[in-house]
Order: sequence, then C-alpha cells, then structure tokens
Amino acid sequence: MAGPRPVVFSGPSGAGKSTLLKKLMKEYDNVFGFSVSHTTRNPRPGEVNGKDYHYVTREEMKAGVERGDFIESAEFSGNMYGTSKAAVQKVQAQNLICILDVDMQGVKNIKETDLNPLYISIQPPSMEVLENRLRDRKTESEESLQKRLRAAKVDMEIGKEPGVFDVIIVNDNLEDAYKVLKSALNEEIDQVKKTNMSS
Ligand SMILES: Nc1ncnc2c1ncn2[C@@H]1O[C@H](COP(=O)(O)OP(=O)(O)OP(=O)(O)O)[C@@H](O)[C@H]1O
Ligand SMILES: Nc1nc2c(ncn2[C@@H]2O[C@H](COP(=O)(O)O)[C@@H](O)[C@H]2O)c(=O)[nH]1
Repeated sequence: MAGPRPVVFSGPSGAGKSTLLKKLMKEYDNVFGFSVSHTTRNPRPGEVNGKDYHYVTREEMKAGVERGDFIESAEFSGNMYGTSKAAVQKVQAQNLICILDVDMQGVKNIKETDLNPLYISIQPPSMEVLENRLRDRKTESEESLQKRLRAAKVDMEIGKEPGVFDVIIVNDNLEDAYKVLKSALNEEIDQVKKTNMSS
C-alpha cells in the first residue's frame, strides 16, 4: 500500500492510547488520519459511528472477514474488532500517516502483512493505575473490566519482549508521555508536512 509509513498503537485497555491519539490528531490534523476499525461492541456515550468505530453486528463482521475485507481481526473482551483494507486505504489515499489502534493480536497479525508500520506501545505506570483509570472511565461492567485487566497482564509481558515494539511509552504524566510520542514521530511528521505542502 502506498503513502507514508503507518503507525500502529497498542497497549493495555485503559493505558491512554485514545487520549494520546486524539491529542496528536488535534494538533496535526493534516498529517495523521485514523484508521476507523469495525467492532461488534456497543457505542459508548459520545462515540460516533464511522468516526470512532464502524459499529456492526457479529454476523456482519464475520461476513466481512470471510469476504477478505479485513487486514486483521481479533476477539477482545467478548467482542470482535478489525481493521478493514478500506479504512487504511482511505487514509493513505490522502497521503496522511495512517494510525491504527489495535490489541496485541492485531499487532501479531499485522506483522504478517506487508503494511510495514512503526509499532508503538503505550503502557500504564502500573496495574493499579490502569485499574483506577478503567474504573474512573466508567465504560466497563465489572465482568468486562476483569477481562480487560487479565488481557492487560498478558499484553504487558509480551510488550516487554525485544523486537515486538519499536517504541515503548509509559503514560504516567500525560504531557510528558505526549512529548515523548511527538519526538518519536518527529521525522515522519516533518516528512509529511513537507510533501503535502509542496503538492
Ligand atoms: N496520563 C494520564 N493520567 C491520568 N489519566 C489518564 C492519562 N491518560 C489517560 N487517562 C484517562 O484514563 C482513561 C483511559 O484512557 P483511554 O481511554 O485513552 O485508554 P485506551 O488505552 O484508549 O483504552 P481502550 O484500549 O480501552 O480504548 C481515560 O478516562 C483517560 O481520560
Ligand atoms: N485487533 C484489533 N484491535 C482493536 C481494533 N480496534 C480497537 N482495538 C483494540 O480493542 C481494545 C478495546 O477497545 P475499546 O474501544 O473497546 O476499549 C483496545 O485494546 C484496542 O486497541 C482493531 O481494529 N483490531
């Protein structure tokens, strides 16, 4: 696929991926484009269909996977999630850096494709902080919260293995983490700004 090198964000649910990504996309709206995933989970208050996710039924999602519409798909905390080829192509056609937010299965599956992204892991400072953030967000039932915490433990172990991620950012203080994120993407940002200004 053409265009600037995509960036894959992963890390435990509640680590702060969406918070950091939204900040980045607000500051650089003409540099980054979000790959809008499909999911079978219900929208949270304030989430918009087609912007945060494409909300679909399990039947629709399975049919799309069978048709080969998806680069990758995964089951996470009782729901299906997936990155469609169309979502990535839409961003790349605008010559923007395509941002993907995926779980660890997504990372593994994307590594088997020719997407060749930069892999960034967003980590919480501790499991305690992660649990507090997820509880304070008030989006999960107790069952879903426990599933996410169990997945987080596994993710945090895999994430430490050498070679899985190019950059690991511990999101303790938000502004500090954001600065580290921007400096990790500095070269790509400059490159896209230059290319898009001269075209
Ligand atoms: N550095 C931070 N300090 C304190 N709170 C934070 C920080 N970063 C994010 N949060 C808060 O923690 C909660 C989880 O953040 P966020 O929703 O961005 O996580 P996420 O990794 O995108 O989770 P998910 O994978 O479930 O979508 C949010 O309520 C957010 O406001
Ligand atoms: N493998 C994929 N994982 C995805 C995708 N879109 C989101 N996610 C991951 O799911 C969990 C939960 O997200 P939430 O919005 O329900 O809190 C989180 O870790 C995301 O990174 C996807 O397309 N593929």
